[in-house]
Parts: sequence; C-alpha cells; structure tokens
Amino acid sequence: MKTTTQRATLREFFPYLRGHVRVLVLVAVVSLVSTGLSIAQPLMVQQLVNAVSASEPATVFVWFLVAITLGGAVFGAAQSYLLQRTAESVVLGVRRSLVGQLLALPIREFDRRRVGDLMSRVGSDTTLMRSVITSGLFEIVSSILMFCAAVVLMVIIDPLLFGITLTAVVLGAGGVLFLGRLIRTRSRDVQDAVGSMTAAVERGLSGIRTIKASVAEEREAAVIDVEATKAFRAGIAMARLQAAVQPIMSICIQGAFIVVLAVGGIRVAAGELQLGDLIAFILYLFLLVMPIGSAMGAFVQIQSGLAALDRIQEIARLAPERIDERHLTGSPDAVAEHAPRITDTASGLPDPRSGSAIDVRDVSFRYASAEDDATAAAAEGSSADSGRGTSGAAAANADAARVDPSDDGGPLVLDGVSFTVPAGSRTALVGPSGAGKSTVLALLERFYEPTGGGISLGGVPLPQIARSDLRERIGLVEQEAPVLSGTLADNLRLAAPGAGDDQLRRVLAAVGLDALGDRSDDGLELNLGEDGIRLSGGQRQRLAWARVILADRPVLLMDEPTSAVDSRTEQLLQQTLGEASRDRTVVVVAHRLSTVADFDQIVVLDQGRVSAIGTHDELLGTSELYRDMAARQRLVTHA
Ligand SMILES: Nc1ncnc2c1ncn2[C@@H]1O[C@H](COP(=O)(O)OP(=O)(O)OP(=O)(O)O)[C@@H](O)[C@H]1O
Repeated sequence: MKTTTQRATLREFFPYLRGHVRVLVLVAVVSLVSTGLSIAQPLMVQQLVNAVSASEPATVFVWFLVAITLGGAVFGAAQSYLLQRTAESVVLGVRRSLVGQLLALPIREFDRRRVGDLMSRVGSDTTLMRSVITSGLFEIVSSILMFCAAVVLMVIIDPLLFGITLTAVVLGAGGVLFLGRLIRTRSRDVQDAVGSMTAAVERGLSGIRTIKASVAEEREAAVIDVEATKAFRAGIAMARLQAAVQPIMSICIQGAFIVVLAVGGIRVAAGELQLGDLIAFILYLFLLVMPIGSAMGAFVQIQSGLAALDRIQEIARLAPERIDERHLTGSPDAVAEHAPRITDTASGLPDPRSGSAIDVRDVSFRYASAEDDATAAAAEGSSADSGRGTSGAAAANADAARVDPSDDGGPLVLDGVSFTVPAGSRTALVGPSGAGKSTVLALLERFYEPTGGGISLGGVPLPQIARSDLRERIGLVEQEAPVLSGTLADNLRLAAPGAGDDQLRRVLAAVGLDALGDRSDDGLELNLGEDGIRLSGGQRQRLAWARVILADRPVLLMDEPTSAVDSRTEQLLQQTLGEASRDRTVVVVAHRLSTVADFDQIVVLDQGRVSAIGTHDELLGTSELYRDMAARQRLVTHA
C-alpha cells in the first residue's frame, strides 16, 4: 500500500552505519590500497614497454607488476568480505528495529495495513538495502578515487587524447543520470508490487481451509496471479531502464576507445608520442571505464536501495504505541486528586485486588475511515519532514490525526455508553451482533482511544495509566482465541513467562485440557502447529482461558469465551470462572444468555448505545430487547 511519497535520501542511510564505523574505516583503507595498486599497474606497464623499446633492463618492472597484481587481488578479496559482513550486520540491525517497531505499532495500523506487505518490508526491502553498502556506497567511493587518479594520469600522458575521452564520458554520464530518477521510481513500484503480491499470498495461505472448502483455489490463484503479473510488469519496466544504462555508457566509451586508438596511432607514427605512453593511456582508459561501469551499476543499486529505504522508513516513522506513557493532563486539581492514588503502588495503580472498579462514562467511538487513513498518512509525511524517527511532537500529531473526536470519519460505533463495573463483580455485555460489545473491550485494553467520554480503572482515568501497567492488570480472552505457532508451553507462558511446569499442568486441568498435554510424549512441548492448526476450536478457546488464568490478572475481559465448547466443557469453564472471579473484576461479552444469567449485572448494548442495565431477572421485566433475546434462546417461553 502506498501511503506516502516521502523519498529517503542517502543521508538518511548513514545512521544505520553508525555502529560499524571502525570496520568501515578498515574497508576504506583496504579499498584505498587496492585502488592504488590498480592505478600503479599501467604505470608499471608503461615503464616496462618503454624500457623494452629502449633495450634497457626490465626485469624489476616485471616483478613489480606481478606483486601489484597479486596484492590487488588479495586486498580486493578482503574488501569484498568485510563489506558483505558489515552489510549483513546493518541488515540485522534494520530488521531488529523494524520488527520492534512493527510489534509496537498501535492496533489501528494493523487495521489499515496488510500483514503480507509488512512482512515483505522486513524481508525483501531490507535485503535490497544491503546492496547499497556492498555494491553501492563503496563501489562509488572507490570508483571515484580510481576515476580521479586515472583522469590525472591521462591528462599528464596526453591532454588531447584525454579531451576526446572526456567528451564521451560526459555524454554517457548525462544520459545515465537522467535515467537515475526513473530507476528509483520504478524500483519503488517493483517493491510495492512485491509487497502486494506477498499480501495476496498471505491472504490465500492464511485462509486456506476456507478457500479449499469453497473450491476457490483457482479463483484465489487468479487473484495472486494478478498481483504477481503486476510485480512482473514492474520488474520488466525496471529491467528496460537498467538495460538502457549499460549500452549508453558502452557506446560512448567504445567510441572514445576507437578515436583514441586512431589518433594515438597517428601520433605514435609521427613520433609525437611513445608507444608505452599510448599503451598506458589505453590501460587508464580501461581503468576509467571499469569504475564508470561499476559506478553505474552501483548507482542503480543505490536507487533501488533508497526506494527500499523509503518503504522501511515509512514504517519507522509511524508513531508507536507508547506503552509506558501516561498523560497527566487536566486541571492541577484533577491531577492532584489522582496523583496520590497513582503513586500508591510501585506500578502506579491502586491495589489491584481492592480498587479495580471499571467506570465507562459517556464513551463514544468510531473506527478510522479510509479518509482518516489518508489524513494519517499525510501526518506521517509531515512528521517525517520535521526530522527522522518518531519525535514526540510528530507522534502526538499523528495520534491526534486519528482520534480527533470532531472528525466525521467512520460511523459512530459507540454513542454515549455509560456503565460501572464494581470491583470484584461480574458484568456481562450482551446485544445483537455489531452492537459494539467487542469494541468496548478493545477500549478497555486501550487498543484504541475513545473519541468522546472516558474510562477509568480503580478511579484512575485510563490515559493516566501506562498501557503496560494497564495491560498487566487485564487478562483478555479474545473472540477468535488466537494460538501462536509453537508449543503448548510457549502459548501458556506468553503472559506468565516464569510459570513452572506444575503450574501449567494445573491450569490445563482447570480448563479440561490436561489430556492435550498427555497426548504425546512431548507433553507440554507438544507443537501446536502454525497458528495452532492442530487444535480444535474448543481447545483453542480453552487454551486462551488457561493463558489468562495462569497470568493471574485482577481484571478479566472475555469475548464470547465459551462459544466453541460443548455444554459439558462449558459447565467446567463456568465453574472455573466462578472460582477465578471470586477476587477479580470480570467483564464477559456473551451471546448465550444462559452463561451469564447469574452475573451481578448485564449491560444490553444495541447499535452502540446502552439500551438497558440490570440483572437477568430485572431485564426480563424491563428490557424488551433482552426478553426477545432470551425468548429466542428458549430461556423464557415468550417474548
Ligand atoms: N477494526 C475495525 N475497523 C472498522 N470497523 C470495525 C472494526 N472492528 C469492528 N468494526 C465495526 O464496529 C461495529 C461494532 O463491532 P463489534 O465487533 O464491537 O461488535 P460486537 O457487538 O462485538 O459484534 P459481534 O457480537 O458480532 O462480535 C461493527 O459495525 C463492525 O463492523
């Protein structure tokens, strides 16, 4: 997805080289020596030929020539290895920071970006960046050195022949520079197209069962093929440009070579030039051509690398979710009122067991629309203008661009929602599909910020609680119950890395998954496969339960946590929840009313508004919508 036309410059590449200055200096020294040896070679040949022509002793020149040639090869190899090594380290650094940044991005960024495209930025774009170092920067630097030395020596040997050469080089370079900008644009197109194709493949593979069950393999392959063809076309357009670069230069150089040979031959015949000088001049012409050739190649590589850097920096510039940040905003009185409570405990929150009441006050919310995404992209662009990276102000701007309550972005998903969950109580959110129940849980986790109103936990407004502190107090069972690729133990320890094996087994038993751990010799090390593909829907859900119980958080948010289990397991889970909720604040989104009929309070949401609040019995008397839902689920005989 193209979100900005921001173009990275070579200068922006240098910070990535920061940790590698020493080895780069070494590479520079090695390449200086190797360039020097290459330049000395024609001089030796000149001396050798002129000595032989004058019947003078020439053996010493032969030895020098051999030494120079061997030395050049050794230093060339050393330079190549050191460069590759450095480039790999730089790529590792970029990948690390990119992955860190991806995981730190707020959820809304994942709403508007394609996972496949993000993956391709970590994979193929970083690889392209490597070529900026290996065949890019140093190639150009050593080429310029060699070029300058060759120019000086050619002028000394014969200014007229040099004039001929210079005309050809200027013509060729002009043509290539003109193509440079086009190459950069085409390379960006290629990388964007590869990103789109990866996203299409990711879509196809992640939904492989649905695709097979719908007998849609061919149609899906066609969708991917469209993207692959776009990548092919972009690649061909790029190849056309690349192909044009080489001939432009070689026509000019070959022309220069023929003219130099003809004019030089005439001058040697006329006795105006020594044969050794003409040979040395022609060798320098080669030395001039070689760096020009490799500089042109490097130029193309750098253009491609910079296009990749554009895509990498597009992500690096996004404002990450600041999990440690608190906003102590509002009047000094309000801050003073909250501050003592905030500093009550080391983590800045009231005692989790005693003060975890949730207060949702007049909350409104809308998801960002496509237009909002465009605004956010523009904010990214302007934040990039103000400097590299994620400066606080720029990040705040980007944040503001997405949560402006006055915007007329997507439809209002929540509209003036208010309810209170007393500490240690159980509250259910019920209502028709799309009413906004899961969105309330997402706001409690601060995956998104409300566009109006506010939420507090234990009397502290959520924006005043660092996201990391907040999330360490909340256990979440998601609707989809995602399972990460890896082992049973990996999945369980996600939120409780220090839990021992015995604890894991106990919690598995509590959710009726003990058989899973015993299913194979692997026990807790049982591999659950990609996305937990080896688990049934109900097992995935129970694993999610096991995870939050193990994490032992004072607040539990559960989104339809028993939708995929049989009635016997449901009973077991209800019992587990009963025990777990004794000292916890629990909010459960439920479709099956029977699972929450004994809850302390049920909030009925309808089209983003609270339509009624009460206990099951109260609601049967007061809420038509609730009565209707209960009747449909045969909890009451008539609506
Ligand atoms: N990430 C998102 N981006 C844009 N719109 C969204 C997003 N997530 C949900 N919505 C929209 O917000 C509305 C409320 O969704 P939500 O998932 O909160 O409803 P729900 O009551 O939990 O529904 P269900 O019972 O079907 O799970 C729906 O219209 C949905 O299409």
